[in-house]
Amino acid sequence: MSNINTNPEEQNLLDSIFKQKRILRSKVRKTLKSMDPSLRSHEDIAIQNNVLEAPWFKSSQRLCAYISCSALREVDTSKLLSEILQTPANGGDMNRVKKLYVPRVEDKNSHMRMFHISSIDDLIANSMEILEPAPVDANGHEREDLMQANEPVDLFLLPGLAFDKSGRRLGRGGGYYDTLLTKFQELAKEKNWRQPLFVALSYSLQILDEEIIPLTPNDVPVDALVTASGIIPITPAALDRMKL
Ligand SMILES: Nc1nc2c(c(=O)[nH]1)N(C=O)[C@@H](CNc1ccc(C(=O)N[C@@H](CCC(=O)O)C(=O)O)cc1)CN2
Ligand SMILES: Nc1ncnc2c1ncn2[C@@H]1O[C@H](COP(=O)(O)OP(=O)(O)OP(=O)(O)O)[C@@H](O)[C@H]1O
Repeated sequence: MSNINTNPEEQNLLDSIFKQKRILRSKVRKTLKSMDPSLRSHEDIAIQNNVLEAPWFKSSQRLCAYISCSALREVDTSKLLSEILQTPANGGDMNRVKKLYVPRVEDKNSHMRMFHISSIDDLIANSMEILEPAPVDANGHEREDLMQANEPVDLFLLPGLAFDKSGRRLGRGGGYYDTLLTKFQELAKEKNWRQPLFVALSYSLQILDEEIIPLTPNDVPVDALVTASGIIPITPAALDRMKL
């Protein structure tokens, strides 16, 4: 792939880093496939509990999360999603209701949007068997798009193939998240909103030694990781807001 802003030497270097990313992705996919199922389900529960119990999660009012796909061996988010979407019983505290946005792939040019959903029934499987919201709801109303929202999102819960403790994140290669996170950071800056926290959910075997994950200019670092054994804050924003 070529880029009009890079000269041939830079492009060669970039090509080789993207190639290293592809090699690392297939390695991690293999390790994930051979992960012991009972360890997996133990970590799925522990990671989600660590999020649910965290004050920075409890206090978040608007958030983005991914709909986990078991075929992709992603950290399960089903318990998180059902907690977020549960409507409080009559007389419940409406302030505790969180607004949830979830991803939908728009095209192959790294273009993804986040739509507001209020129920798991708002989702339908796409061609990759990932559940996604239709842009229009059952009543024919357009769903709210994150980029059109009038209020800031506090938190993004991110998927990925591999991470490290310096905040590097290796995605699945579409560039979907890097593109969207960059755009949202720009929007937050324009609107004078506090920047959201980017928090990735990770099995222990997805955390690699520092410097192993190749970095390209499009990569957006994460603020913190949530693992089965706890929260790993990385950036000053995370240390401040996670108060650990
Ligand atoms: N649950 C979930 N939803 C998501 C993402 C994600 O990573 N997880 N995305 C984040 O971008 C976007 C979709 N991007 C995707 C990119 C690749 C594959 C995928 O199936 N990759 C295969 C390999 C395919 C190949 O190499 O040809 C794989 O990783 O096994 C799936 C989703 C938006 N929604
Ligand atoms: N050799 C290349 N030169 C320039 N751009 C490339 C090259 N190879 C891939 N890309 C672009 O980089 C993007 C993929 O970036 P990257 O590999 O960092 O994704 P990722 O971080 O794994 O994905 P995501 O952000 O969705 O989690 C895609 O938009 C792709 O078009």
